[in-house]
This record gives sequence, structure tokens and C-alpha cells, in this order.
Amino acid sequence: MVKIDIISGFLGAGKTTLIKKLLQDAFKGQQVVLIENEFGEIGIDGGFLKDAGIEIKEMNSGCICCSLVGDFGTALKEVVEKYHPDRIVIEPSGVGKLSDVIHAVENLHLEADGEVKLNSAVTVVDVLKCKMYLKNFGEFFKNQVEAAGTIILSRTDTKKATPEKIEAAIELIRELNPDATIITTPVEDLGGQKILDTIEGMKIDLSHVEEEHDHCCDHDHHHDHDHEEHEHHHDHEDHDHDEHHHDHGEGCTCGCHDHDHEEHEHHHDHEDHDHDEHHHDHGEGCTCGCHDHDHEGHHHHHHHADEVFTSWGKETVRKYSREEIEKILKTLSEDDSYGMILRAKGMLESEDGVWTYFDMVPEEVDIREGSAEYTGRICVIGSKLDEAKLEQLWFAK
Ligand SMILES: Nc1nc2c(ncn2[C@@H]2O[C@H](COP(=O)(O)OP(=O)(O)OP(=O)(O)O)[C@@H](O)[C@H]2O)c(=O)[nH]1
Repeated sequence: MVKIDIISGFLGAGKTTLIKKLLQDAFKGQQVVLIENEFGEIGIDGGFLKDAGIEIKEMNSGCICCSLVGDFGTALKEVVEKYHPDRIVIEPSGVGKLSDVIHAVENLHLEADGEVKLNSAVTVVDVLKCKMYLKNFGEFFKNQVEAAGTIILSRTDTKKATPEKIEAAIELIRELNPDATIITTPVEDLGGQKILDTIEGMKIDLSHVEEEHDHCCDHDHHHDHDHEEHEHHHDHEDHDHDEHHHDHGEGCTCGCHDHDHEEHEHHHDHEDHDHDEHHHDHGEGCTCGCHDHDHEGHHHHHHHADEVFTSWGKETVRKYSREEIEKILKTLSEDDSYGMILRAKGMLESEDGVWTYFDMVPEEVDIREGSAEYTGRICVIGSKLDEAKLEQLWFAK
């Protein structure tokens, strides 16, 4: 019997960190295959995990929902048949919907004949940023929380994670998923075995997941949202990303919402998009693109990760000093003309042959020395990235 564990979580939440902990402690001596779906063409995590000596199948095919239909199912079946491992760990991309992954596993119908067992569905939630993610990228973030059997709060070990902040995160999670077990003890302190004991066999209940009913890839999302004859009230919550704040006014072309308000009284309350000091409101006439609400034909469009998030990546032999990388990442976190940067990661060699590994999520940068890689790699993920500017920043002459 192959046990399947799904470890989901938003970009940079701490999925890889958790998987490493499980591999070190709990999965020791077991044959484990990891199936990863990184968002972005340049795979980064594989390198980190190969050191752990496990079999890895990388699926860097962009939109997880598309790969789930074909490639993912095929990959999963192939792994079961070829390796018969003790466990398959699935790490969906940070912008993948957990319920899609659970459905994909269930749709293989391998459980019925006792070949595989969906053992756990975990979501790692960054305690410091969950409020911002919910507000800005709720469609993706919410689904991950709602579908999880266990939620593991990451960064509870940091100074910023005050008891109040942790309580607030728990409250937010409870509203989305009243039943999940919530782990608040830092992964490092709890240890892999205890984590495994906690996540294993937790009920996976999709009843409170706001399902799309139709698969996102068939692009035909006919929901019975009857917007015609009633006043329709939409509360777009704040896009809260600390102090940024920007306003979508008339004629906004920001890329986030595209609302077709014709033929019915339609009330939209776009609350703040709060991203540090920037503030933006989506007003009428916004043609920004991340939402496409066509209420006329009762057509409700759900988003592909590809529509909302973009990634920019490069393989390079160019040499970077640690200071240079620090400076670039500082620019990325402070200057929003590059787009909304949600994640940057990679490894680059310096003139003296030292390899620098970097990890960035909003407001946090981790830079460390690491072992040589086959080539230098940079991956940046965000919303509305200016790729030309990114190229300029990283490859300034
Ligand atoms: N202090 C602290 N740092 C963490 C914790 N979890 C993850 N990190 C750091 O956050 C960064 C991202 O962690 P990863 O484990 O790579 O996150 P991920 O979810 O796999 O990232 P993607 O696959 O890129 O979406 C790294 O620098 C980690 O060291 C945690 O619980 N506490």
C-alpha cells in the first residue's frame, strides 16, 4: 500500500522545509517519491531535495490544474507502478488548489483496490502573511486552507509571530476550516515523527470547499449565480500587504479585476488593495484582468494560476557576490515597479567559487552558502511582473 501525503501551501510558506523535516525524521528508511509541481519553468527545489537521496519527479509545467488532468495522473500512476514506494509525497505549486490535487488523486481510483491511500492533506500557512494572502489572492489561498486536514503554521518561531498574531491567524483559519487540526508549534521543535503522527489519517473533508464544480481547465465555468434579478453585493476584501496601498479608480488598467456590470444592479465594494504603502481600489471601468466577472450570461470565471501569477526565471553562469544578491533582493522588496513580488529563490555562484542560495518572500530574505549546483538559477514569482525590468535588474551591464 502506497501512502500519499499532499503538502500544499502558498508561495514560500515552508512546504520544502516541512518535507525535509519529514524525510529526515519520520520517513527515514522508507522509499519515498516526491512529486513536485513548481510554478515557473526554472525548477529550484529539486536541487535542495535531491541531497536527501529521494526520487524526485519534477513537473514544472506552469498551471497545476492543467497538469493535474493529464500529466499528473499519468505521473502518479507511473510512480505507483514503477517504484511501488512506501510513500508518495506531493508538493503542489504554491498557487495550486489543494482540492484539485485531492480530486486528481481520488480520480485515479487507485484507492478502491487498496493500492494507494490518501494519507494526509496538509497546508502550510505562513502565520505572518496569511491575512495578506487571503485578501490579495484569496481564490488560491482559501482553497488550500479549506481543503486541508491539517494546517501547519510556519514562522511561529520568529519574533514577529506574537501570540496575538498567531491567535489572529488561527481565527482566520477557523473561519475557513473549522475542523482541521492546527499545528502552532514550530516544525523544528515538534520534529518530523510527531508531525507525521498528527497529520496522518486526519479527515479530509471537502464539504466546506467552495468548489468550482467544473474543472478549471475546460474554461467553461457555468455556475448558477443568479445575478439577474437581485441586487448583487460583492465584497472584495482588502488587498492587504502591509503598508502598500494603491487605488484603482476609473479606467484602472491594473490587471486584477474585469467586471461586466451590465444589465443588473450590481454593487461592488472593492475594499482596499493594501500592499504596504500602496493603495488601490478597483473602480468601474477597471480592465485590469485578474477577475473576469461576466454576470450577464451567468458565467463566472475562475482563475488559472497563470492568469494571476507570473514567473520569470533564468539559468545563468554570471557571477554574483552575496552583496549584489542582497542589493537586488532589497530592490525587489522595496520597489514595486517590478510588480508584486511574492517569491524569489535560486542559487548563484560568486567570483570565488562560493555558491549563494537565496529565498525571499514579502518582507523576508534568507541568504546562505550552499553546495555547487549544475548551473546558476534565478526564479522570481509574483503578480504583474515586469520581466524586462527584472532582466535589467539581474543582468545590469
Ligand atoms: N523562520 C522560519 N523560516 C521558515 C519556516 N518555514 C520556511 N522558512 C523559510 O522560508 C523560506 C521558504 O521556505 P520553503 O520551505 O522553501 O517554502 P516553499 O513553500 O517550499 O516555497 P515554494 O516551493 O517556492 O512555494 C526559506 O528561506 C525557509 O528557510 C519557519 O517555520 N520558520
